[in-house]
Amino acid sequence: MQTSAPSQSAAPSDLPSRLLVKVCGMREAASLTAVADLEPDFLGFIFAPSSPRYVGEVLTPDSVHGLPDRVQRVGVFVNEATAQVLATAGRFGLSFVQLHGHEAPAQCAELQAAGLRVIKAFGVGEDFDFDALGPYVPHCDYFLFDAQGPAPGGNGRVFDWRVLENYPWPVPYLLAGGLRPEHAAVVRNLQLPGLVGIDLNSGLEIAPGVKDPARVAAFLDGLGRARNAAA
Ligand SMILES: O=C(O)c1ccccc1N[C@@H]1O[C@H](COP(=O)(O)O)[C@@H](O)[C@H]1O
Repeated sequence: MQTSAPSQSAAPSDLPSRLLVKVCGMREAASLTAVADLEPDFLGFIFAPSSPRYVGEVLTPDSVHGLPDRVQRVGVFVNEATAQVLATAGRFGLSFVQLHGHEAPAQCAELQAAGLRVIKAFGVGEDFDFDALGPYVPHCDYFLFDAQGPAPGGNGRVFDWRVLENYPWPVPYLLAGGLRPEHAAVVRNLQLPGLVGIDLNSGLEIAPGVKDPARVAAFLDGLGRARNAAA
């Protein structure tokens, strides 16, 4: 994979034809089941103890193992040691890890070598230096771009997506940060290089970690995405 900035925007040839949807910060069994029925592509579980969405002992590994196979399970970690990430991934049957702190490219490589798929998150401001992502490129399956804020994630802030117009790398990415159903109509028409999906979190909640299935459904409808009629 490319490790220095190309002169023009990358256009990966295997991009999905519709936006992937990740719903993050699941920690309550009832809304987990209801949201899973809406058929997101990914469900995220936060394993950062400082988060109000921290899974802790609230959600059992069995609840996660019981999800339909079509849903990818993503564990979100902030500056966690590789051994602990691997142990949690094994207990909960995670296939992806989202690294939302200051994790180094070498840790991404270790986790990939252990068989996990890696999403590396970055907080984006208007002077974000995309060149700095070069060392991560060979070791990440996706990037995720979030707003900057006081907490590592879950700040409910939207950033200026125009900074992504010059995204230069072949790694596909998810757009995150304060997305709410009102954004769906704009998001579905975004033409940004490398954009393959979105990450929904605090903008769809009744309380931290408790998603409102009606708001998730409203977002999916706004994307024009067909969904399970029984949900
Ligand atoms: O949601 C959290 O509490 C959280 C804590 C620590 C790391 C990441 C976290 N969430 C991620 O933050 C982004 C944006 O969330 P929001 O839409 O602004 O609420 C998203 O990728 C979550 O996965």
